[in-house]
Amino acid sequence: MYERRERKNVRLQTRPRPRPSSRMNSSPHGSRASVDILEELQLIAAQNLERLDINKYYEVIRELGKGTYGKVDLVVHKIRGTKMALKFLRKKTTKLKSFLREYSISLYLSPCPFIINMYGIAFETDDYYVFAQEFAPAGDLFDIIPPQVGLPEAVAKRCVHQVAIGLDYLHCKKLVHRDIKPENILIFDRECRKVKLSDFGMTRRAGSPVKRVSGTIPYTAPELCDASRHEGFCVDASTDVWAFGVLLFCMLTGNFPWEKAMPSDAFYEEFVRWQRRRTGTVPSQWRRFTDEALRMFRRLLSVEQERRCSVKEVFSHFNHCWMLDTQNGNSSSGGPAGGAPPLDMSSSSSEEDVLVDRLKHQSLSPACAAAKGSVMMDTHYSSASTNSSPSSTGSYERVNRENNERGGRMLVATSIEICV
Ligand SMILES: Nc1ncnc2c1ncn2[C@@H]1O[C@H](COP(=O)(O)OP(=O)(O)OP(=O)(O)O)[C@@H](O)[C@H]1O
Repeated sequence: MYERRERKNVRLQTRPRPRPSSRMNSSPHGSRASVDILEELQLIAAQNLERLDINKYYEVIRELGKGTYGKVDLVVHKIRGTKMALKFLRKKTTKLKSFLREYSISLYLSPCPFIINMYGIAFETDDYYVFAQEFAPAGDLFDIIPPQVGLPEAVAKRCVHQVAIGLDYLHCKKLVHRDIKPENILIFDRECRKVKLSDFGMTRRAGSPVKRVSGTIPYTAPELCDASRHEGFCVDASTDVWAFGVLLFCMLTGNFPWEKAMPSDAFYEEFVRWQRRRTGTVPSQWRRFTDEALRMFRRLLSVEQERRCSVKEVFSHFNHCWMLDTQNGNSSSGGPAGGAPPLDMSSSSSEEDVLVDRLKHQSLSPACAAAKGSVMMDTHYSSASTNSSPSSTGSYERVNRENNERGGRMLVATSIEICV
């Protein structure tokens, strides 16, 4: 069961915002500030949101995922025959503003080939707010990580490379994902040749004040786990970098490095002692990595938030081996992803203008999308594909803040399991 308790518990504090106008100014650097375009996209979506009967336009094939706040269904558009993933957010638990924010951010980020693409479709039913996304046929990354084994290094690198580009794109737009985990990385094939970042329900602008979240998951950065902090936080990209570092560990080992990044967690404490160079002994569960990989983890998982590197830094590590053992094809340096330079994914202000203009002139209704014959937003760049291979998870389990608090069945890396 998925649950995003944070949606319930965290509210952005209100502060004066510029009113969206029909023509927004460009920033001094030639690109419109995300604050402007996001407000504008939300406004347009709100004005165009129609109430409709889902069965009129869609045939539901099966459920793809479920959460406390709603579900994701695979559907076929009855007129066009197009397969789509419809994300349903229950009205009882989701404010219209939250829905519009998630929809607008998803749309705004969708030009990046490593972020899930959107159809220009959003509507409401009696019980749900709904928007349409492209369907990822292989599901999410969680399902292909073999428990206590991890993915072959080449596959993991291929995946990491794409996720890093997507995440960097988001950070360049001054947004922070805030829910990086395997369940939010959608895959199009089990070899991870095409991988996309998804679920922008928790995404906020960098610098936004948010209240402390109750509950932690293994991906939660230490500064967010600190229960003694009641004052709230400023949203910062460094928390995504931490989660990204934990994600890398999970992908390569099939285990969590710890249950929570708190002093009470022995695995975490052991890591911190090594990280802060209080001991030269590498913690047992980290001994399977090469020195180069450990250097990368030290930077991504810097306990001090301000010393954490940017997600881009991972690109400089692709040319090196990450795993000491050569089982599972782990000797590869990562195939096509290895050493590839980051792509420049920043979109220009004219591309953003096109996005806004198109939305203004397009109904969000599925009927309209069908009539126009439009499938994706045309502004989407062609999806670049990268390469390679994996399979399913277990010693490590899907987590959300609630089941982690309950103790759950989640396992963390133990020295017995992993010691080499
Ligand atoms: N476009 C898609 N194609 C295929 N599967 C999808 C798609 N979108 C979502 N899913 C599946 O549904 C699950 C839940 O989707 P999503 O993360 O968007 O919902 P959520 O309620 O916000 O979840 P969470 O609370 O875990 O963040 C995903 O983990 C994935 O398995």
